[in-house]
Amino acid sequence: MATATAPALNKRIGFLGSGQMAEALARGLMKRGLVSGDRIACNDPNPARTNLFKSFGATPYESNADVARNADVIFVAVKPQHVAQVLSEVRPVLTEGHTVVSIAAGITIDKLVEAAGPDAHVVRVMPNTPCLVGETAAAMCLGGKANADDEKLVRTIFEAVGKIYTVDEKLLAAVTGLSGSGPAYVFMMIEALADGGVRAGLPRDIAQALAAQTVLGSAKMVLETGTHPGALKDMVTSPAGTTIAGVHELERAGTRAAFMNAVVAATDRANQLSKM
Ligand SMILES: NC(=O)C1=CN([C@@H]2O[C@H](COP(=O)(O)OP(=O)(O)OC[C@H]3O[C@@H](n4cnc5c(N)ncnc54)[C@H](O)[C@@H]3O)[C@@H](O)[C@H]2O)C=CC1
Ligand SMILES: O=C(O)[C@@H]1CCC=N1
Repeated sequence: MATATAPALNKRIGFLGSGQMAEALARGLMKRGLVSGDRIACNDPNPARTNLFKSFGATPYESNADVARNADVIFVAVKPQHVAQVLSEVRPVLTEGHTVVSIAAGITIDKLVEAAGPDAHVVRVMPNTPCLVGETAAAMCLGGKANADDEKLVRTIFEAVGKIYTVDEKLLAAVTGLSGSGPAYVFMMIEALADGGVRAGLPRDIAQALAAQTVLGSAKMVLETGTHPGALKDMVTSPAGTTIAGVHELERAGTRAAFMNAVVAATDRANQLSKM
């Protein structure tokens, strides 16, 4: 788990794009004490988004280039199809002191360097929205002129809001399919479990709280005991008991294959985005 508070980072953070993922990251970093709002610069053509960033103390700028002028770490947090454009806007003002961190799904290091220039220190990260609550699962790879200092900096940022692993770039599509998109699968699971509880007679608020806490507790058991999830499942499953009746229904519905297929489909989509 990320530490409750992190030592303040002596860097200014910029966001090119102030959407959902930028917000989750900015708020998560502020909550952990890594940066204060007055060290965050942002740009977005949507005034609702810049006003929201302003409301928590960030400074909106008129252009992406102005964000770069007022930041050391620049998060590229626009949709994949806008990445080349925003990087071309900041390219003229990039210096050796900038670390450019793209979180865009499917946009390769080659494309990032092509757009940002051969001297850019480029890091590609695939995070997920739980960075808002200090529990992101992220992976990164380095490109361009990015060096060990850039890696350390990006690691410091993401370790303040969860966990980050360094992987070969060829694995980032699978990371996207599993943990990048994964919160959506888990939210669907929580919603469905809560619906089941309501169907069985529980009040909605209690059903949702029980469902979410069950996912949290089970995830913690996997992480803290290191025991195989199958063995942990067996510990819950009494002969002729209640759990095996539920497990049998999940197997009948092909739940495991559905989760595997979801990860593979999202991975395939990430690979497709790389080729566009
Ligand atoms: N939402 C998620 O869970 C995750 C998203 N990502 C990646 O993060 C990136 C952003 O995704 P979201 O935050 O979900 O999208 P979003 O649509 O919420 O945010 C993108 C923002 O970029 C702004 N924008 C569009 N053109 C711009 C420009 N020229 N300059 C500055 N801002 C511009 C849009 O107005 C919007 O507010 C995507 O590339 C996505 O692949 C990565 C991991 C998880
Ligand atoms: O759905 C998407 O394309 C983005 C990337 C990973 C999570 N959300």
